[in-house]
Amino acid sequence: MSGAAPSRRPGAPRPLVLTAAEAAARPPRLSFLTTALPPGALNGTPLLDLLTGRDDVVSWVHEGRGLVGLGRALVLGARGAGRIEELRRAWRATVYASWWRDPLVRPGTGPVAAGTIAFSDRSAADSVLLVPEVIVGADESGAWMTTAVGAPGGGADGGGGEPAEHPDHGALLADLLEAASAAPAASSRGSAVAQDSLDDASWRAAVAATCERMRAGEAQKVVLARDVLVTPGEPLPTGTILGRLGRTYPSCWTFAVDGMVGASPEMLLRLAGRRLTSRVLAGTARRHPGDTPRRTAELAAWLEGSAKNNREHALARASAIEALMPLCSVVEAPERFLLELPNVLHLASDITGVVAGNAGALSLVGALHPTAAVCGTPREAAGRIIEEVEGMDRGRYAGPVGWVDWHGEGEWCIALRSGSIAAPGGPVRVFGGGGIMPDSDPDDELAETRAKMRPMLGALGALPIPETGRE
Ligand SMILES: C=C(O[C@H]1C=CC=C(C(=O)O)[C@@H]1O)C(=O)O
Repeated sequence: MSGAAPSRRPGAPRPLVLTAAEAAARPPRLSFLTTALPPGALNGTPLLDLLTGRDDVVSWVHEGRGLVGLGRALVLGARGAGRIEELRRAWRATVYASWWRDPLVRPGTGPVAAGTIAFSDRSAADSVLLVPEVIVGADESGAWMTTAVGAPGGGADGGGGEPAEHPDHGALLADLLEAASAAPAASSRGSAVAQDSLDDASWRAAVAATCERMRAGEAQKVVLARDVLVTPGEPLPTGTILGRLGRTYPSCWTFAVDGMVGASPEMLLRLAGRRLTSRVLAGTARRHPGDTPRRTAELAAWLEGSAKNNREHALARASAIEALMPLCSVVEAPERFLLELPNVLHLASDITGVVAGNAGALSLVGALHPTAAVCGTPREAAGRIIEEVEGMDRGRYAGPVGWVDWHGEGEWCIALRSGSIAAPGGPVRVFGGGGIMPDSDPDDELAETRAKMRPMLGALGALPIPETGRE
């Protein structure tokens, strides 16, 4: 599998690593145990702080709530055009073959897999669903822990059926809290930023060439992205990066799965029961550190009145509604609104629907991806131009990232404001992109990608002005 090599705890069992096709044919058997944590069990420790100083981590945290995970009990991988469907089948087969006890039955309790999906059908990066060994979750009703271990007679061979032995959840939580309080502060100094796939001049030229092709009628909108390589001055644990992202961008979804990390503001879909919600973002104004409320209000007025940004948003919104209409009995899309983040303002639309039939979150992700917020309109033409001019494999950037539970519900964002960590503590490939319209200005678009990279650059200590107040 590509992505971060796991740093295994001494004595930890080896994860089962299977292709999705292998797992669907001979499903692995896991044993999952969820227990409620007593009120106050986390001692006020924020979820993300449980990951400080650690590398093989999973995260899905929004406004302090969500899931954090450690280790890997199972890793499923797939590539190519069928990757999402293959992973869906493999997960369903795994759930059928597994045992679990979950007295809570709430979103995120019981068997859960976290996933990161490559943007393109042709990507060399693996799309992955992984089951952490330990998950700590929290919602408005309280906190819980889930552990996953191989079931007796398990592996891909099946057999057995009796519950497996799980670690004591109280002792495990005590260890996690102690390790979190003892984690040393990491330095932010000395990070170096280098160009990766294209230098600035080449990227501006790619934008200009794309505008020409759009003016000649090849597409209406194309989302182009670029990457930079950030080498931290000192090895920076993934969990520490996540803590910084979560503190600075709490309204975003702070995610980490298999070395793909970020703080995304764009919810591709949440499925709870038959109820679906999706947040579409397109159209951006750049904020600057120290902007006054008056300056922010001026920027907001500019963005809401910008013809280019409104056209860009309308195309992204229409592509999501069009993809959802055949899947839902009801789709509602109220007027767009303005979303304010520390680094940018966005035009945003919240779309809700009631899913007809029994499609689960992964099937819906497959139907929606890639939206015009990350690819363009029409989809095929935009995808072709991206491949021809961007000069890189996006890997899992701009792909779906999220989690799915035992009966197919879950939450999936688009992996934006993100970076890819190939080896723990090593360089991070940071991405940023923007919707290009026929009248786009290449300099403005380049500046917009810089603003969108700021969450990751800040968390990696690669901004001139540190964005986080505290480690
Ligand atoms: C492609 C990215 O942003 C998308 C999401 C929101 C606004 C966008 C825009 O205004 O261009 C992009 O469509 C990115 O953050 O890398």
